[in-house]
Amino acid sequence: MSKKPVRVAVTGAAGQIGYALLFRIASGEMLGKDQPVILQLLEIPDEKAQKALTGVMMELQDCAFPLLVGMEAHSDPMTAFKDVDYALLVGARPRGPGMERADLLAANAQIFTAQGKALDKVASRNVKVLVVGNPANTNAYIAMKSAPSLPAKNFTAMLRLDHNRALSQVAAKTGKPVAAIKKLTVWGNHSPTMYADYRFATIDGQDVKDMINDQEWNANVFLPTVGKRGAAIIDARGLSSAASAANAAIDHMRDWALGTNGEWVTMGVPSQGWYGIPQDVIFGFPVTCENGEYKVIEGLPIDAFSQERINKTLEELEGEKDGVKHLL
Ligand SMILES: NC(=O)c1ccc[n+]([C@@H]2O[C@H](COP(=O)([O-])OP(=O)(O)OC[C@H]3O[C@@H](n4cnc5c(N)ncnc54)[C@H](O)[C@@H]3O)[C@@H](O)[C@H]2O)c1
Ligand SMILES: O=C(O)C[C@H](O)C(=O)O
Repeated sequence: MSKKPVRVAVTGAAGQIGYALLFRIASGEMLGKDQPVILQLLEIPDEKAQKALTGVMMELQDCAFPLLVGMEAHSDPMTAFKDVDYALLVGARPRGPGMERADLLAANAQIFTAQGKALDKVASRNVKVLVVGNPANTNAYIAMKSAPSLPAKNFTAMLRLDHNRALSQVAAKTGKPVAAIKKLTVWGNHSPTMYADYRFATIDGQDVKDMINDQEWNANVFLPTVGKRGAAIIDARGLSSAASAANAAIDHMRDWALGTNGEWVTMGVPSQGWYGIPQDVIFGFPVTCENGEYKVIEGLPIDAFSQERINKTLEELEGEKDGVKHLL
């Protein structure tokens, strides 16, 4: 018997990440090749954006995806999020010319307050929310705080792109395939302050730290490369990462929904005090997923170098949180 369709909301659906994401959701790459989906797509109430969304929907239709059993265009989160089981919050206000960081935080705070409130009112009580739009951790925090009747644990931010970037750098350094690398993680904020950590990673049972054995490379090559990768892509492409960001969003949601078979992945999730990170700060942690739930790996030793990096990314997140507290 075929499964009951699930409702998937995607915001910023006519944007460049949306274009790299929707076709993969509709083909079953996110929730499984046996899971029918209904796409509920949100764009701003602007003629050009809505027209572009219509074009994307025409293309989705032209793919004749067997799993795509419904599709709707929306300009209001209150209708877009009705009964949704999954919400991918991609649309956000980009930094414009002359815009200060505080202005960017405030503009996005408005968007994510409204979207959090709408999720609170109309989404499924089990909705799984992934925030991709930057600043992703703080936007997820705002949406979570604006949705008090939903479980806080259902709000997550995307650190998976940083995780995947770190995997590829370690693979290149060791000459081993990415699939062989286990137990890597990225702590903190989706920003250049994130701390990609291979201290626990193994390849075919061997410690990656011993294989690399180069703290100078870790501190001065690996961490800056992963941390500044988003800016390097903007510089090279003239646009921010889109296909790799969409791919990371698919990975994040697929693993959350379908499980990781004991493998570690990184998710930005509201802290419950793990590793001294204050309650509710949305922070990248190592997790495993099973039965639709993530579980943070606890009890890992944190050395002085790692603690310093974790403190730095936490400090940045606390600063972002302070910058929006008057708006919540
Ligand atoms: N977390 C990550 O790893 C990561 C990686 C890459 C990009 N990003 C972020 O993802 C976001 C989207 O990137 P993009 O390249 O698709 O941008 P884009 O500008 O191509 O598309 C964004 C779309 O969102 C729409 N939008 C804006 N406000 C909206 C709202 N309130 N409701 C619904 N739609 C809205 C815009 O109309 C636009 O079509 C950006 O904030 C970007 O910085 C995050
Ligand atoms: O959009 C950006 O600023 C960069 C993006 O978050 C990325 O990591 O590629």
